[in-house]
Amino acid sequence: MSAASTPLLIDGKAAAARVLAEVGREVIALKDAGLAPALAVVLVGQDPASQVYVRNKVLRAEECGIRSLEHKLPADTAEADLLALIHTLNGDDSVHGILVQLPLPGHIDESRVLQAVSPLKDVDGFHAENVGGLSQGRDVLTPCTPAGCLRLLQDTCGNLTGKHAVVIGRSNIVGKPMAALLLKAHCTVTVVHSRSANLKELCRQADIVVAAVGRPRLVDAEWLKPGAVVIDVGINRIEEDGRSKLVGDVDFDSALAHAAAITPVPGGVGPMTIAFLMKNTLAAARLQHPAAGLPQPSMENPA
Ligand SMILES: Nc1nc(=O)c2c([nH]1)NC[C@@H]1CN(c3ccc(C(=O)N[C@@H](CCC(=O)O)C(=O)O)cc3)C=[N+]21
Repeated sequence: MSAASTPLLIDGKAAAARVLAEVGREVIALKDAGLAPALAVVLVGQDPASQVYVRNKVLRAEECGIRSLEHKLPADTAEADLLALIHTLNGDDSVHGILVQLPLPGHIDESRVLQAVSPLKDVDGFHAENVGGLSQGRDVLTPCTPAGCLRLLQDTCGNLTGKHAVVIGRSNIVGKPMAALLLKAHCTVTVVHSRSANLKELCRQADIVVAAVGRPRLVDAEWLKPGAVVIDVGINRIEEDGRSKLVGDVDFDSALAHAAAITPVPGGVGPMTIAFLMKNTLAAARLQHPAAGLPQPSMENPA
């Protein structure tokens, strides 16, 4: 069986451009109110992929009027020195968002570093206070990739209430916060992972599939109920036909046979992740200055 009509290609680049334009307008309003949002990006070491991501983050920030500061530290930076930088940024009133690019070198305790970031400046949403807040369904700074996936799903499906979503993968960065966001949107949520029995059968029951396991082209048409909406979070660099290629966790060409709508890789979730980082930076600036954008006290309207 195949999907009734041609599947919709979910254009992450176009969706990200809409989010960035939205953010850009709000940044202008905030600047008029005397607040210039700023994002600090901290990169430890010289991982080439991380360097590309960080450069893209800085470019997108410029595009929507957010000031960005790059802190590049050598790979052998001591954990204590990284923590000291984070404390300095926490105390710097001109910095509203702090992003520590992952992965960190092996000698640094990742969770200790993420816990050191002030929860109010935690634009990745990785601090335990924000993780806990999300799991309670509160409106807190939320991880960028799952937040971007949710927006793509809402734009594609409208109301998600009652839909069965299967999340493949249980990472702290994508799988777990994705499940929390889908629950908050009133989906029925199943989280499956590499050790699940009947992975394929469970997935075939889904109205919505979010693939975030890091296994190139794991999900094909056989995993999908006809009419399923597929969000591919995977970014896997593979060698094929003698050249290097970027592929997702979904076998795109095969999935087209059953999917009602699907994100490509690249050009799907990736650009939305960066757009939501900008949205979170704006939200963080507002959290730190709750009165910004409100009418200023005046002679006629004293504080
Ligand atoms: N603290 C932290 N926060 C992160 O959000 C974070 C991180 N560390 N470490 C690495 C991952 C990965 N990540 C991506 C963001 C955008 C694209 C993206 O825009 N990709 C383009 C293509 C990029 C290419 O061509 O290589 C696309 O999918 O169209 C990819 C990957 C954020 N991450």
